[in-house]
Amino acid sequence: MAIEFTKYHGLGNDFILIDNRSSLTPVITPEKAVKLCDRHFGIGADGVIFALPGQNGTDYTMRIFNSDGSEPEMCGNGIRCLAVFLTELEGVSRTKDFYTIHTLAGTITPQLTDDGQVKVDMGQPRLLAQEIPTTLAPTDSKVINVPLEVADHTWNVTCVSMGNPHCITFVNDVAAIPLESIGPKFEHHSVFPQRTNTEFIEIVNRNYLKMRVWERGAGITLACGTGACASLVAGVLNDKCDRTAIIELPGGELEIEWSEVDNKIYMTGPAERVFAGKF
Ligand SMILES: N[C@@H](CCC[C@H](N)C(=O)O)C(=O)O
Repeated sequence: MAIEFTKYHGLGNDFILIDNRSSLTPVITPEKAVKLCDRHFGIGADGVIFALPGQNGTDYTMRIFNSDGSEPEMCGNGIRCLAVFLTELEGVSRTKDFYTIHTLAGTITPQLTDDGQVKVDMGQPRLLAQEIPTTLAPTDSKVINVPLEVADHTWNVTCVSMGNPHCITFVNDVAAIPLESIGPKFEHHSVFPQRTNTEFIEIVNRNYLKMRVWERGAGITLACGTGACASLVAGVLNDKCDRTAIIELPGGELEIEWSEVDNKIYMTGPAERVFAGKF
């Protein structure tokens, strides 16, 4: 039976979206997702996202398989794409401009803005070593500016969970980082039992940061929404940036705010439909 899909991207972080609203079980396996994500022999994408029925009173559930077939807890660019995909699926029956989405990282709420972007309530960052998870510090301690040996170099890292793990390090020149060779060494480092996403951040000023990312399960991508949120938190914890900043990624810019009022992270950025098809 043919399965319909729609391709979306958020700042070049691209996804195959599948309407899975009739069942809580994804209609394809992780192995099939790996094949579909292949950029030479498949559709090509950083991941496959499923729009499933809501759980625990939410409107919908999001599940995602990375391009290596692993299942992350959350995806920031992906949930913006999912929000726009849901408006496409609902069509004229749509009654509101926000959705509550059940994810493995808790309930996340994307809202469509008047200028065509999506603002997402990403929830609160988790900072304890056991929440990342990492063995870089005692389980109930924060991991802020801690030395980590990778590729014969000591990197001072800060770890933040946005539901999924992030290891952030500040560098002078983000363009000079050999991502392809060192990214996998961070991802598979023994101090990260569930592997990690890794963000390299250059501070331009307190409200403008440049970021490059090596994603767990996907490698180099043009943007990472949860990574941008985690990086802003790391910047604040290290007193390198304010609580609101633009994060410049290879695929474009995200606006990130860490609210002092509710301790939540708000991410605003685009989500664009590319094409639709069947396989
Ligand atoms: N690109 C995503 C993150 C996708 C999940 C990540 N690769 C992981 O395994 O945690 C984003 O925009 O947040």
